[in-house]
Amino acid sequence: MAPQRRAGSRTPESGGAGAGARAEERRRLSSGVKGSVQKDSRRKWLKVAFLLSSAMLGYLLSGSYLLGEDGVTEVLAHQGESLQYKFIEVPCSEDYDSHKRFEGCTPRKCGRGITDAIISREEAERIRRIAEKGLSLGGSDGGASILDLHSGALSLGKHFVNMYRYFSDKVHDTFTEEDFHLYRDVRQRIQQKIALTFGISSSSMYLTKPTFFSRINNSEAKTAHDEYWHPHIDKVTYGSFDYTSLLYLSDYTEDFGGGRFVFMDEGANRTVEPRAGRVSFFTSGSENLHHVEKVHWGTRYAITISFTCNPDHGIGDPVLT
Ligand SMILES: O=C(O)CCC(=O)C(=O)O
Ligand SMILES: [Fe+2]
Repeated sequence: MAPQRRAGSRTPESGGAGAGARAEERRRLSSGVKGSVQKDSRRKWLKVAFLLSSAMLGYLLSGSYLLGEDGVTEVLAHQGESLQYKFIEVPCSEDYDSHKRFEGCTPRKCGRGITDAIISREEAERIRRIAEKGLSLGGSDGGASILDLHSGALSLGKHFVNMYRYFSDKVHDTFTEEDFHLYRDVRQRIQQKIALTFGISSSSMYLTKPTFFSRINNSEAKTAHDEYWHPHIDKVTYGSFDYTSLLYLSDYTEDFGGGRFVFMDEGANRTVEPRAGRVSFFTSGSENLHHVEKVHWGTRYAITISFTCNPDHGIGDPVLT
């Protein structure tokens, strides 16, 4: 068997026809090596491209980004993670211009914040018990019941009643001063967090209505009030809102399915998965168009706590009357 000649191996050079043949062979070998080097590097790049696209696909499917029917869904806060603080700034809409401005309060900086660090899960449970007690007096026939401790509005069948009047004999056995104290304390902490985040003074913002507990299950809607899932802008829906906050009182996937909160941005949905004790807050204009997914099973509890910059639209903390 003839010995294989490696490229670059030295052979004694002698002149004549033999030298020409050797030169030709060298050329052939060298172009063969070049070809295989090119093939190698192409293979390497293909491998890199494959690994990169697999990693990207893995990331997209990991739950932080999901490709849904309506484009990309990004999870801003997973139920299973305890989030110290997250803030995403978005440009303010012009919605605030059509209302009287209150400098030092009306949003100049807009966005969304999420924190699991200001209300403990134990406090959230105590607050949920307040909601359960109140809502056990009434409740909607459809899937969404509300209880407003400020005005007393309580869902009852297909209507609302004023709990403080309708159940005047029961109210004092149902709630305690401690319940109202906790409610006030929690409201204050959320207000301070919002003020700090948006660079305003906490004393320039006022609690406004409606501020209410919600309980949602998968019963079929009986009236328009039960249809909580429609996309909306709080400033348009409620007028006085400048800053909206939500305190979640139960856990997505553990207590209920569906029911995620969704910011509907152009080209992407960004979700907040409810977690007991999680506070999600945002400026109330159309920069924060949102909806709540339908609840498929279980019961979802939350409080919507809203703030205005207009003192004329301010309300006080609820009192046990
Ligand atoms: O409960 C939620 O997650 C959102 C409720 C809401 O959008 C609202 O009260 O305006
Ligand atoms: Fe809303």
